[in-house]
Amino acid sequence: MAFDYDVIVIGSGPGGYATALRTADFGLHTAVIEMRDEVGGTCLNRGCIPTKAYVTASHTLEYAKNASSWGLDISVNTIDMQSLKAAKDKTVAGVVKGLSQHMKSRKIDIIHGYGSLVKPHEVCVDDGEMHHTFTAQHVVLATGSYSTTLPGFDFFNGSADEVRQAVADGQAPILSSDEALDIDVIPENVVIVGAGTIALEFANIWNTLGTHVTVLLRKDVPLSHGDNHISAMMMRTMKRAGIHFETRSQLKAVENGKVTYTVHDMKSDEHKKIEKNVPADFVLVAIGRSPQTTASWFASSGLNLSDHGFVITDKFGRTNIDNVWALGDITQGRMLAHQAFEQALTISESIAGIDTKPVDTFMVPQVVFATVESLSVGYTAQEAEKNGFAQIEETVVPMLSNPRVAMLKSNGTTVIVSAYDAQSGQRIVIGIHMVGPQVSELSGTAREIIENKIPLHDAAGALFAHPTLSESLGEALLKADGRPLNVR
Ligand SMILES: Cc1cc2nc3c(=O)[nH]c(=O)nc-3n(C[C@H](O)[C@H](O)[C@H](O)COP(=O)(O)OP(=O)(O)OC[C@H]3O[C@@H](n4cnc5c(N)ncnc54)[C@H](O)[C@@H]3O)c2cc1C
Ligand SMILES: NC(=O)c1ccc[n+]([C@@H]2O[C@H](COP(=O)([O-])OP(=O)(O)OC[C@H]3O[C@@H](n4cnc5c(N)ncnc54)[C@H](O)[C@@H]3O)[C@@H](O)[C@H]2O)c1
Repeated sequence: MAFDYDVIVIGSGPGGYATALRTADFGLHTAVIEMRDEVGGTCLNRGCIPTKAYVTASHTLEYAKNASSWGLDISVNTIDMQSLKAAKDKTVAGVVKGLSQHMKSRKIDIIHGYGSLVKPHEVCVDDGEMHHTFTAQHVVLATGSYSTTLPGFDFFNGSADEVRQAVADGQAPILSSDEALDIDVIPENVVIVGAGTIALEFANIWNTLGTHVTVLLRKDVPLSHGDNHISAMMMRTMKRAGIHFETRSQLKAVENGKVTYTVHDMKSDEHKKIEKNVPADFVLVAIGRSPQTTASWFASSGLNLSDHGFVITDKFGRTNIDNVWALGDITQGRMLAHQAFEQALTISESIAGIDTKPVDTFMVPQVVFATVESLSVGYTAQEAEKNGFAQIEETVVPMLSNPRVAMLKSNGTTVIVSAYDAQSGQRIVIGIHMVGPQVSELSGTAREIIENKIPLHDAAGALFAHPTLSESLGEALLKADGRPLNVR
Protein backbone atom coordinates (compact mmCIF):
# COMPACT_ATOMS: atom_id res chain seq x y z
CA MET A 1 0.00 0.00 0.00
CA ALA A 2 1.29 3.49 -0.85
CA PHE A 3 1.20 5.99 2.02
CA ASP A 4 1.27 9.81 1.86
CA TYR A 5 4.25 9.82 4.21
CA ASP A 6 6.79 7.43 5.64
CA VAL A 7 6.39 9.12 9.03
CA ILE A 8 3.74 11.43 10.52
CA VAL A 9 4.53 12.97 13.90
CA ILE A 10 1.75 14.52 16.00
CA GLY A 11 3.23 17.37 18.08
CA SER A 12 6.24 19.59 17.36
CA GLY A 13 7.85 19.79 20.83
CA PRO A 14 11.27 18.29 21.60
CA GLY A 15 9.90 14.75 21.15
CA GLY A 16 8.16 15.49 17.86
CA TYR A 17 10.66 17.82 16.19
CA ALA A 18 13.68 15.71 17.16
CA THR A 19 12.04 12.56 15.74
CA ALA A 20 11.15 14.38 12.52
CA LEU A 21 14.62 15.90 12.10
CA ARG A 22 16.18 12.46 12.39
CA THR A 23 13.72 10.53 10.21
CA ALA A 24 14.01 13.23 7.53
CA ASP A 25 17.78 12.89 7.80
CA PHE A 26 17.38 9.20 7.01
CA GLY A 27 15.60 10.22 3.79
CA LEU A 28 12.14 9.32 5.09
CA HIS A 29 9.26 11.52 3.86
CA THR A 30 8.14 13.16 7.11
CA ALA A 31 5.31 15.44 8.24
CA VAL A 32 4.73 17.09 11.62
CA ILE A 33 1.21 18.03 12.72
CA GLU A 34 1.10 20.98 15.15
CA MET A 35 -2.11 22.51 16.49
CA ARG A 36 -0.53 25.81 17.56
CA ASP A 37 0.80 28.56 15.28
CA GLU A 38 4.40 27.98 16.26
CA VAL A 39 6.61 24.88 16.40
CA GLY A 40 8.75 23.91 19.41
CA GLY A 41 6.11 22.83 21.92
CA THR A 42 6.20 23.62 25.62
CA CYS A 43 9.98 23.57 25.87
CA LEU A 44 10.73 26.30 23.35
CA ASN A 45 7.66 28.46 23.87
CA ARG A 46 6.53 28.06 27.48
CA GLY A 47 9.18 25.97 29.26
CA CYS A 48 12.93 25.43 29.05
CA ILE A 49 13.85 28.41 26.87
CA PRO A 50 11.77 31.28 28.36
CA THR A 51 12.52 30.21 31.94
CA LYS A 52 16.23 29.97 31.23
CA ALA A 53 16.15 33.39 29.57
CA TYR A 54 14.88 34.74 32.90
CA VAL A 55 17.43 32.62 34.81
CA THR A 56 20.20 34.15 32.66
CA ALA A 57 18.90 37.64 33.43
CA SER A 58 18.75 36.87 37.14
CA HIS A 59 22.36 35.58 37.09
CA THR A 60 23.42 38.84 35.45
CA LEU A 61 21.61 40.80 38.13
CA GLU A 62 23.30 38.81 40.88
CA TYR A 63 26.74 39.32 39.37
CA ALA A 64 26.05 43.05 39.24
CA LYS A 65 24.85 43.08 42.86
CA ASN A 66 28.05 41.29 43.98
CA ALA A 67 30.35 43.46 41.87
CA SER A 68 31.41 45.68 44.79
CA SER A 69 33.23 42.73 46.39
CA TRP A 70 35.62 42.92 43.41
CA GLY A 71 36.03 46.68 43.71
CA LEU A 72 33.69 47.30 40.80
CA ASP A 73 31.34 50.22 41.16
CA ILE A 74 28.27 48.92 39.33
CA SER A 75 24.79 49.83 40.40
CA VAL A 76 21.45 48.42 39.27
CA ASN A 77 19.15 51.40 39.04
CA THR A 78 15.95 49.97 37.63
CA ILE A 79 14.66 46.64 36.44
CA ASP A 80 12.34 47.25 33.53
CA MET A 81 10.17 44.15 33.55
CA GLN A 82 8.54 45.01 30.23
CA SER A 83 11.96 45.13 28.56
CA LEU A 84 13.02 41.97 30.38
CA LYS A 85 9.91 40.17 29.15
CA ALA A 86 10.48 41.54 25.64
CA ALA A 87 14.04 40.18 25.73
CA LYS A 88 12.71 36.80 26.85
CA ASP A 89 10.10 36.84 24.05
CA LYS A 90 12.78 37.78 21.50
CA THR A 91 14.97 34.89 22.68
CA VAL A 92 12.04 32.49 22.30
CA ALA A 93 11.12 33.87 18.87
CA GLY A 94 14.71 33.45 17.68
CA VAL A 95 14.93 29.84 18.81
CA VAL A 96 11.50 29.01 17.32
CA LYS A 97 12.39 30.65 14.01
CA GLY A 98 15.68 28.74 13.92
CA LEU A 99 13.88 25.45 14.50
CA SER A 100 11.26 26.21 11.88
CA GLN A 101 13.95 26.95 9.28
CA HIS A 102 15.92 23.86 10.30
CA MET A 103 12.81 21.67 9.81
CA LYS A 104 12.08 23.21 6.43
CA SER A 105 15.71 22.74 5.34
CA ARG A 106 15.29 19.02 6.06
CA LYS A 107 12.16 19.06 3.86
CA ILE A 108 9.78 18.25 6.70
CA ASP A 109 6.14 19.21 5.97
CA ILE A 110 4.75 21.21 8.89
CA ILE A 111 0.96 20.90 8.85
CA HIS A 112 -0.94 23.17 11.25
CA GLY A 113 -4.09 21.69 12.78
CA TYR A 114 -5.32 19.31 15.44
CA GLY A 115 -4.12 15.77 14.72
CA SER A 116 -5.72 12.53 15.82
CA LEU A 117 -4.94 8.91 15.18
CA VAL A 118 -8.01 7.48 13.46
CA LYS A 119 -6.63 4.01 12.95
CA PRO A 120 -3.17 2.54 12.41
CA HIS A 121 -1.50 4.38 9.48
CA GLU A 122 -4.26 7.04 9.36
CA VAL A 123 -4.20 10.52 10.88
CA CYS A 124 -6.98 13.11 10.68
CA VAL A 125 -6.06 16.80 10.82
CA ASP A 126 -8.66 19.41 11.74
CA ASP A 127 -7.39 22.85 10.69
CA GLY A 128 -10.45 24.65 12.06
CA GLU A 129 -12.19 24.72 8.70
CA MET A 130 -11.75 21.24 7.24
CA HIS A 131 -10.73 17.74 8.12
CA HIS A 132 -7.87 16.25 6.11
CA THR A 133 -6.79 12.64 6.19
CA PHE A 134 -3.17 11.61 5.76
CA THR A 135 -1.68 8.16 5.78
CA ALA A 136 1.76 7.07 6.90
CA GLN A 137 3.78 3.90 7.33
CA HIS A 138 4.62 5.07 10.90
CA VAL A 139 2.77 7.42 13.25
CA VAL A 140 4.65 8.97 16.18
CA LEU A 141 2.69 10.54 19.05
CA ALA A 142 4.35 13.44 20.91
CA THR A 143 1.47 15.55 22.23
CA GLY A 144 3.19 16.63 25.47
CA SER A 145 1.65 17.67 28.77
CA TYR A 146 -0.26 20.42 30.58
CA SER A 147 -0.10 21.91 34.11
CA THR A 148 -1.97 19.87 36.70
CA THR A 149 -4.77 21.70 38.53
CA LEU A 150 -4.80 21.85 42.33
CA PRO A 151 -8.25 20.51 43.30
CA GLY A 152 -10.50 23.40 44.28
CA PHE A 153 -8.21 26.03 42.72
CA ASP A 154 -8.78 26.19 38.97
CA PHE A 155 -6.28 28.10 36.87
CA PHE A 156 -7.29 31.62 35.84
CA ASN A 157 -7.03 30.54 32.17
CA GLY A 158 -7.08 33.98 30.60
CA SER A 159 -5.21 35.80 27.88
CA ALA A 160 -2.03 37.71 28.80
CA ASP A 161 -4.07 40.93 28.93
CA GLU A 162 -6.71 39.39 31.19
CA VAL A 163 -4.02 38.02 33.53
CA ARG A 164 -2.37 41.46 33.68
CA GLN A 165 -5.72 43.09 34.48
CA ALA A 166 -6.58 40.53 37.16
CA VAL A 167 -3.20 41.10 38.83
CA ALA A 168 -3.60 44.89 38.60
CA ASP A 169 -7.11 44.60 40.09
CA GLY A 170 -5.71 42.73 43.10
CA GLN A 171 -7.63 39.53 42.34
CA ALA A 172 -4.60 37.31 43.07
CA PRO A 173 -5.38 34.92 40.20
CA ILE A 174 -4.20 31.31 40.31
CA LEU A 175 -1.70 30.95 37.49
CA SER A 176 0.03 28.09 35.72
CA SER A 177 3.64 28.47 34.59
CA ASP A 178 2.33 29.31 31.07
CA GLU A 179 0.43 32.32 32.40
CA ALA A 180 3.17 33.35 34.85
CA LEU A 181 5.61 33.70 31.95
CA ASP A 182 3.40 36.44 30.47
CA ILE A 183 3.61 38.69 33.55
CA ASP A 184 5.30 41.97 32.61
CA VAL A 185 5.38 43.70 36.00
CA ILE A 186 7.59 42.75 38.93
CA PRO A 187 5.16 41.32 41.47
CA GLU A 188 5.46 42.52 45.04
CA ASN A 189 4.29 39.28 46.65
CA VAL A 190 3.92 35.83 45.14
CA VAL A 191 2.79 32.54 46.67
CA ILE A 192 3.96 29.35 44.98
CA VAL A 193 2.28 26.01 45.63
CA GLY A 194 4.57 23.01 44.98
CA ALA A 195 8.22 22.35 45.60
CA GLY A 196 9.47 20.77 42.42
CA THR A 197 11.53 22.14 39.55
CA ILE A 198 9.09 24.78 38.32
CA ALA A 199 8.39 26.09 41.83
CA LEU A 200 12.08 26.49 42.66
CA GLU A 201 13.06 28.01 39.32
CA PHE A 202 10.29 30.64 39.43
CA ALA A 203 10.90 31.32 43.15
CA ASN A 204 14.54 32.05 42.38
CA ILE A 205 13.77 34.30 39.40
CA TRP A 206 11.20 36.43 41.23
CA ASN A 207 13.25 36.59 44.43
CA THR A 208 16.21 37.94 42.46
CA LEU A 209 13.95 40.60 40.97
CA GLY A 210 12.96 41.72 44.48
CA THR A 211 9.60 39.94 44.94
CA HIS A 212 8.64 38.48 48.36
CA VAL A 213 8.22 34.81 47.58
CA THR A 214 6.44 32.29 49.81
CA VAL A 215 6.68 28.63 48.81
CA LEU A 216 4.02 26.29 50.22
CA LEU A 217 5.31 22.73 50.34
CA ARG A 218 3.61 19.59 51.57
CA LYS A 219 6.79 17.96 52.87
CA ASP A 220 9.82 19.13 54.90
CA VAL A 221 12.07 19.87 51.94
CA PRO A 222 11.65 20.69 48.25
CA LEU A 223 12.58 18.10 45.59
CA SER A 224 11.61 15.52 48.18
CA HIS A 225 12.11 12.54 45.85
CA GLY A 226 15.78 13.40 45.42
CA ASP A 227 18.91 13.10 47.54
CA ASN A 228 18.37 14.47 51.07
CA HIS A 229 21.62 16.47 51.18
CA ILE A 230 20.87 18.14 47.89
CA SER A 231 17.27 19.05 48.79
CA ALA A 232 18.30 20.40 52.20
CA MET A 233 21.14 22.47 50.77
CA MET A 234 18.99 23.83 47.95
CA MET A 235 16.43 24.95 50.53
CA ARG A 236 19.09 26.44 52.83
CA THR A 237 20.64 28.44 50.00
CA MET A 238 17.30 29.71 48.77
CA LYS A 239 16.20 30.62 52.32
CA ARG A 240 19.42 32.55 52.80
CA ALA A 241 18.65 34.44 49.60
CA GLY A 242 15.32 35.51 51.14
CA ILE A 243 12.76 32.97 49.88
CA HIS A 244 10.26 31.96 52.54
CA PHE A 245 9.43 28.23 52.71
CA GLU A 246 6.35 27.05 54.61
CA THR A 247 6.88 23.33 55.15
CA ARG A 248 3.96 20.93 55.71
CA SER A 249 1.53 23.54 54.51
CA GLN A 250 -1.61 23.53 52.41
CA LEU A 251 -3.37 26.24 50.41
CA LYS A 252 -6.80 26.94 51.88
CA ALA A 253 -8.27 30.04 50.23
CA VAL A 254 -7.41 32.92 47.92
CA GLU A 255 -9.57 36.01 48.38
CA ASN A 256 -9.11 39.71 47.63
CA GLY A 257 -5.37 39.55 47.18
CA LYS A 258 -4.93 37.50 50.35
CA VAL A 259 -3.79 33.89 50.50
CA THR A 260 -4.79 31.72 53.44
CA TYR A 261 -2.95 28.49 54.14
CA THR A 262 -2.62 26.01 56.97
CA VAL A 263 0.64 24.77 58.46
CA HIS A 264 1.09 21.56 60.44
CA ASP A 265 2.57 22.56 63.79
CA MET A 266 5.05 19.74 64.37
CA LYS A 267 5.98 21.17 67.78
CA SER A 268 2.53 20.70 69.32
CA ASP A 269 1.70 17.21 70.58
CA GLU A 270 -1.56 17.08 68.64
CA HIS A 271 0.15 18.33 65.45
CA LYS A 272 -2.34 21.15 65.27
CA LYS A 273 -2.93 23.06 62.06
CA ILE A 274 -2.16 26.77 62.28
CA GLU A 275 -3.82 29.14 59.84
CA LYS A 276 -1.73 31.90 58.25
CA ASN A 277 -2.29 34.70 55.70
CA VAL A 278 0.00 36.47 53.26
CA PRO A 279 -0.70 39.05 50.57
CA ALA A 280 -0.16 37.93 46.98
CA ASP A 281 -0.27 39.56 43.56
CA PHE A 282 -0.95 36.04 42.24
CA VAL A 283 -0.50 32.39 43.11
CA LEU A 284 1.60 30.08 40.95
CA VAL A 285 0.46 26.46 41.18
CA ALA A 286 3.25 24.10 40.07
CA ILE A 287 2.34 20.65 41.35
CA GLY A 288 3.36 18.65 38.29
CA ARG A 289 2.15 18.15 34.74
CA SER A 290 -0.29 15.64 33.23
CA PRO A 291 0.05 13.83 29.90
CA GLN A 292 -1.92 15.33 27.00
CA THR A 293 -3.79 12.07 26.33
CA THR A 294 -7.28 12.98 27.52
CA ALA A 295 -8.73 13.38 24.00
CA SER A 296 -11.10 10.53 23.21
CA TRP A 297 -9.06 9.30 20.24
CA PHE A 298 -6.30 8.07 22.54
CA ALA A 299 -8.63 5.51 24.08
CA SER A 300 -10.74 4.83 20.98
CA SER A 301 -7.68 4.08 18.86
CA GLY A 302 -6.95 1.17 21.20
CA LEU A 303 -3.71 2.55 22.68
CA ASN A 304 -2.70 1.07 26.02
CA LEU A 305 -2.66 3.83 28.63
CA SER A 306 -1.48 3.65 32.27
CA ASP A 307 -3.77 4.54 35.19
CA HIS A 308 -2.33 8.07 35.11
CA GLY A 309 -2.95 8.43 31.38
CA PHE A 310 0.60 7.81 30.09
CA VAL A 311 0.97 5.93 26.81
CA ILE A 312 2.61 2.60 27.60
CA THR A 313 5.62 1.84 25.40
CA ASP A 314 8.60 -0.48 25.45
CA LYS A 315 12.09 0.99 25.87
CA PHE A 316 12.23 1.63 22.11
CA GLY A 317 9.05 3.75 22.12
CA ARG A 318 6.78 1.09 20.54
CA THR A 319 3.14 1.23 21.65
CA ASN A 320 0.81 -1.77 21.59
CA ILE A 321 -0.27 -0.80 18.04
CA ASP A 322 2.11 -1.82 15.25
CA ASN A 323 3.95 1.14 13.68
CA VAL A 324 2.55 3.59 16.26
CA TRP A 325 5.22 5.06 18.54
CA ALA A 326 5.11 7.50 21.47
CA LEU A 327 7.61 9.64 23.35
CA GLY A 328 8.18 12.67 25.53
CA ASP A 329 5.87 13.85 28.30
CA ILE A 330 3.05 11.48 27.31
CA THR A 331 5.23 8.47 28.16
CA GLN A 332 6.33 7.20 31.56
CA GLY A 333 9.66 8.47 32.91
CA ARG A 334 10.93 12.00 33.43
CA MET A 335 9.12 14.94 31.82
CA LEU A 336 12.28 16.44 30.37
CA ALA A 337 13.26 17.69 26.94
CA HIS A 338 16.53 15.76 26.87
CA GLN A 339 14.66 12.54 27.69
CA ALA A 340 12.45 13.27 24.68
CA PHE A 341 15.59 13.85 22.55
CA GLU A 342 17.03 10.49 23.55
CA GLN A 343 13.72 8.72 22.89
CA ALA A 344 13.50 10.50 19.51
CA LEU A 345 16.89 9.16 18.44
CA THR A 346 15.91 5.62 19.43
CA ILE A 347 12.50 5.78 17.71
CA SER A 348 13.79 7.29 14.48
CA GLU A 349 16.68 4.84 14.28
CA SER A 350 14.27 1.95 14.94
CA ILE A 351 11.96 3.22 12.17
CA ALA A 352 14.96 3.46 9.83
CA GLY A 353 15.85 -0.14 10.66
CA ILE A 354 19.08 0.76 12.44
CA ASP A 355 20.24 -1.21 15.45
CA THR A 356 19.73 1.19 18.34
CA LYS A 357 19.83 1.30 22.13
CA PRO A 358 16.81 1.21 24.45
CA VAL A 359 16.15 4.28 26.62
CA ASP A 360 16.56 3.92 30.37
CA THR A 361 14.44 6.82 31.59
CA PHE A 362 15.66 6.36 35.18
CA MET A 363 19.15 7.40 34.09
CA VAL A 364 18.02 10.71 32.59
CA PRO A 365 19.78 13.60 34.42
CA GLN A 366 17.54 15.92 36.42
CA VAL A 367 18.51 19.55 36.87
CA VAL A 368 17.16 22.62 38.64
CA PHE A 369 18.42 25.95 37.30
CA ALA A 370 18.61 28.58 40.03
CA THR A 371 21.36 30.73 41.54
CA VAL A 372 22.89 27.46 42.58
CA GLU A 373 21.87 24.54 40.41
CA SER A 374 21.13 20.96 41.32
CA LEU A 375 21.97 17.89 39.29
CA SER A 376 20.86 14.36 39.97
CA VAL A 377 21.68 11.22 38.00
CA GLY A 378 21.09 7.62 39.07
CA TYR A 379 20.29 6.23 42.50
CA THR A 380 20.17 8.00 45.85
CA ALA A 381 21.48 5.87 48.74
CA GLN A 382 17.88 5.17 49.82
CA GLU A 383 16.85 4.08 46.33
CA ALA A 384 19.97 1.89 46.04
CA GLU A 385 19.03 0.16 49.27
CA LYS A 386 15.47 -0.47 48.08
CA ASN A 387 16.82 -1.87 44.82
CA GLY A 388 19.04 -4.40 46.57
CA PHE A 389 22.50 -3.02 45.71
CA ALA A 390 25.36 -4.48 47.79
CA GLN A 391 27.86 -2.60 49.99
CA ILE A 392 26.35 0.84 49.28
CA GLU A 393 28.52 3.80 50.21
CA GLU A 394 27.55 7.44 50.20
CA THR A 395 30.34 10.05 50.04
CA VAL A 396 29.33 13.64 50.77
CA VAL A 397 31.87 16.29 49.81
CA PRO A 398 31.38 20.04 50.34
CA MET A 399 32.62 22.36 47.57
CA LEU A 400 34.34 24.72 50.02
CA SER A 401 37.85 23.94 48.78
CA ASN A 402 37.06 24.71 45.12
CA PRO A 403 38.59 28.15 44.42
CA ARG A 404 36.17 28.96 41.58
CA VAL A 405 33.17 28.23 43.84
CA ALA A 406 34.72 30.55 46.45
CA MET A 407 35.31 33.29 43.83
CA LEU A 408 31.59 33.17 43.03
CA LYS A 409 30.87 33.59 46.79
CA SER A 410 28.89 30.39 46.42
CA ASN A 411 28.82 26.97 47.99
CA GLY A 412 27.80 23.46 47.13
CA THR A 413 27.91 19.74 47.86
CA THR A 414 28.59 16.63 45.83
CA VAL A 415 27.20 13.23 46.80
CA ILE A 416 28.65 10.10 45.23
CA VAL A 417 26.71 6.85 45.72
CA SER A 418 28.70 3.72 44.93
CA ALA A 419 28.07 -0.01 45.32
CA TYR A 420 29.77 -3.32 44.71
CA ASP A 421 29.09 -4.74 41.25
CA ALA A 422 29.16 -8.54 41.32
CA GLN A 423 29.48 -8.77 37.51
CA SER A 424 32.76 -6.86 37.31
CA GLY A 425 33.89 -7.60 40.85
CA GLN A 426 34.51 -3.87 41.32
CA ARG A 427 32.93 -0.90 43.08
CA ILE A 428 30.98 1.27 40.62
CA VAL A 429 29.32 4.66 40.80
CA ILE A 430 25.52 4.32 40.78
CA GLY A 431 24.50 7.88 41.68
CA ILE A 432 25.86 11.42 41.39
CA HIS A 433 23.97 14.26 43.06
CA MET A 434 25.28 17.80 43.18
CA VAL A 435 24.22 21.26 44.24
CA GLY A 436 26.39 24.25 43.40
CA PRO A 437 27.12 26.82 40.72
CA GLN A 438 26.70 25.59 37.13
CA VAL A 439 26.61 21.89 38.09
CA SER A 440 24.11 21.30 35.25
CA GLU A 441 27.10 21.39 32.88
CA LEU A 442 28.29 18.11 34.42
CA SER A 443 25.11 16.20 33.54
CA GLY A 444 26.61 14.40 30.54
CA THR A 445 29.80 13.39 32.38
CA ALA A 446 27.82 12.11 35.37
CA ARG A 447 25.44 10.12 33.16
CA GLU A 448 28.32 8.53 31.19
CA ILE A 449 30.09 7.41 34.38
CA ILE A 450 26.95 5.78 35.76
CA GLU A 451 25.44 4.34 32.59
CA ASN A 452 28.71 2.79 31.45
CA LYS A 453 29.29 1.28 34.90
CA ILE A 454 32.78 2.72 34.95
CA PRO A 455 34.61 1.35 38.03
CA LEU A 456 34.90 3.99 40.75
CA HIS A 457 38.70 3.76 40.66
CA ASP A 458 38.73 4.61 36.92
CA ALA A 459 36.05 7.30 37.21
CA ALA A 460 38.16 8.95 39.92
CA GLY A 461 40.99 9.08 37.38
CA ALA A 462 39.06 11.55 35.20
CA LEU A 463 41.17 14.68 34.93
CA PHE A 464 39.32 18.00 35.16
CA ALA A 465 41.22 21.16 34.23
CA HIS A 466 42.31 23.45 37.06
CA PRO A 467 40.87 25.75 38.26
CA THR A 468 37.33 24.84 37.16
CA LEU A 469 34.01 24.32 38.89
CA SER A 470 33.98 20.82 37.41
CA GLU A 471 36.90 19.83 39.64
CA SER A 472 34.30 19.46 42.43
CA LEU A 473 33.14 16.26 40.77
CA GLY A 474 36.72 15.02 40.35
CA GLU A 475 37.50 15.74 44.00
CA ALA A 476 34.38 13.94 45.19
CA LEU A 477 35.15 10.87 43.05
CA LEU A 478 38.70 10.78 44.43
CA LYS A 479 37.37 10.99 47.96
CA ALA A 480 34.84 8.21 47.29
CA ASP A 481 37.76 6.13 46.02
CA GLY A 482 39.65 6.72 49.26
CA ARG A 483 42.17 9.14 47.71
CA PRO A 484 41.05 12.64 48.80
CA LEU A 485 43.37 15.34 47.45
CA ASN A 486 42.25 18.89 48.19
CA VAL A 487 39.46 17.89 50.58
CA ARG A 488 39.71 16.22 53.96
C1 LIG B 1 8.07 26.07 32.93
C2 LIG B 1 8.76 24.84 32.38
C3 LIG B 1 10.14 24.79 32.33
C4 LIG B 1 10.78 23.67 31.81
N1 LIG B 1 12.15 23.64 31.80
C5 LIG B 1 12.78 22.55 31.33
C6 LIG B 1 14.20 22.51 31.28
O1 LIG B 1 14.89 23.47 31.64
N2 LIG B 1 14.79 21.39 30.80
C7 LIG B 1 14.07 20.32 30.39
O2 LIG B 1 14.66 19.31 29.96
N3 LIG B 1 12.71 20.33 30.42
C8 LIG B 1 12.06 21.41 30.88
N4 LIG B 1 10.69 21.44 30.89
C9 LIG B 1 9.97 20.26 30.42
C10 LIG B 1 9.91 20.23 28.89
O3 LIG B 1 9.34 21.43 28.42
C11 LIG B 1 9.09 19.04 28.41
O4 LIG B 1 9.60 17.86 28.99
C12 LIG B 1 9.13 18.91 26.90
O5 LIG B 1 8.63 20.07 26.28
C13 LIG B 1 8.32 17.70 26.45
O6 LIG B 1 8.37 17.61 25.05
P1 LIG B 1 7.18 16.89 24.24
O7 LIG B 1 7.61 16.89 22.83
O8 LIG B 1 6.83 15.61 24.88
O9 LIG B 1 5.91 17.83 24.45
P2 LIG B 1 5.65 19.39 24.25
O10 LIG B 1 6.89 20.18 24.26
O11 LIG B 1 4.60 19.74 25.23
O12 LIG B 1 5.06 19.49 22.77
C14 LIG B 1 3.85 18.93 22.43
C15 LIG B 1 3.33 19.65 21.21
O13 LIG B 1 2.24 18.92 20.67
C16 LIG B 1 1.22 19.82 20.28
N5 LIG B 1 -0.01 19.04 20.29
C17 LIG B 1 -0.62 18.44 21.36
N6 LIG B 1 -1.69 17.73 20.95
C18 LIG B 1 -1.75 17.88 19.60
C19 LIG B 1 -2.64 17.38 18.60
N7 LIG B 1 -3.63 16.53 18.91
N8 LIG B 1 -2.44 17.75 17.32
C20 LIG B 1 -1.42 18.58 16.98
N9 LIG B 1 -0.55 19.08 17.89
C21 LIG B 1 -0.71 18.72 19.17
C22 LIG B 1 1.29 20.93 21.31
O14 LIG B 1 0.71 22.13 20.81
C23 LIG B 1 2.80 21.05 21.51
O15 LIG B 1 3.35 21.97 20.59
C24 LIG B 1 10.02 22.56 31.35
C25 LIG B 1 8.62 22.62 31.38
C26 LIG B 1 8.00 23.75 31.88
C27 LIG B 1 6.49 23.80 31.89
N1 LIG C 1 15.07 22.33 34.90
C1 LIG C 1 14.27 21.47 34.37
O1 LIG C 1 14.69 20.47 33.80
C2 LIG C 1 12.79 21.68 34.46
C3 LIG C 1 12.29 22.92 34.79
C4 LIG C 1 10.90 23.06 34.92
C5 LIG C 1 10.08 21.97 34.69
N2 LIG C 1 10.60 20.78 34.38
C6 LIG C 1 9.74 19.59 34.22
O2 LIG C 1 8.38 19.97 34.24
C7 LIG C 1 7.63 19.03 34.99
C8 LIG C 1 6.65 19.74 35.87
O3 LIG C 1 7.33 20.50 36.89
P1 LIG C 1 6.68 20.71 38.32
O4 LIG C 1 7.62 21.48 39.14
O5 LIG C 1 5.28 21.19 38.14
O6 LIG C 1 6.52 19.22 38.84
P2 LIG C 1 7.45 18.34 39.78
O7 LIG C 1 6.98 16.96 39.60
O8 LIG C 1 8.89 18.66 39.59
O9 LIG C 1 7.09 18.83 41.26
C9 LIG C 1 5.77 18.80 41.73
C10 LIG C 1 5.77 19.31 43.17
O10 LIG C 1 4.43 19.52 43.58
C11 LIG C 1 4.19 18.87 44.82
N3 LIG C 1 2.78 18.50 44.84
C12 LIG C 1 2.16 17.55 44.12
N4 LIG C 1 0.84 17.54 44.39
C13 LIG C 1 0.62 18.53 45.28
C14 LIG C 1 -0.52 19.04 45.94
N5 LIG C 1 -1.72 18.51 45.73
N6 LIG C 1 -0.36 20.07 46.80
C15 LIG C 1 0.84 20.63 47.01
N7 LIG C 1 1.96 20.19 46.43
C16 LIG C 1 1.86 19.15 45.57
C17 LIG C 1 5.15 17.71 44.84
O11 LIG C 1 5.42 17.29 46.17
C18 LIG C 1 6.37 18.34 44.17
O12 LIG C 1 7.13 19.07 45.08
C19 LIG C 1 8.60 18.22 35.80
O13 LIG C 1 8.44 16.87 35.48
C20 LIG C 1 9.96 18.71 35.42
O14 LIG C 1 10.81 17.65 35.09
C21 LIG C 1 11.95 20.61 34.27
